Amino acid sequence: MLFLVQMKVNPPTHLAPDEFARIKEEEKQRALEIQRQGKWPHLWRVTGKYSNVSVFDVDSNQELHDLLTSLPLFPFMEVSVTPMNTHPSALSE
Ligand SMILES: O=C(O)C[C@H]1C=CC(=O)O1
Repeated sequence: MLFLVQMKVNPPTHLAPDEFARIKEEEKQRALEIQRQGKWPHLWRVTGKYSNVSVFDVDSNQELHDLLTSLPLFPFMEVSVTPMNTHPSALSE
């Protein structure tokens, strides 16, 4: 199942900068792990914004929820999820 996921990061104001830097490094390692598992095939930075556009390839809504909530930055992100189907006019999936 493919999902378009958009994440907007709202950096916390109550954390010391080095603490937030540590969380961002943990986020990077977790993001790389999920990508290596083949569950996060696309991750793009939105130009000029602290947000991304991603595609997740998962087996269920629950798996997507579990992956997103496992991200260390999850408490500091607004996340939107759009389920996707194959388009009938698409040349390829
Ligand atoms: O920076 C972001 O877009 C938020 C998040 C998503 C992947 C990652 O490493 O951080």
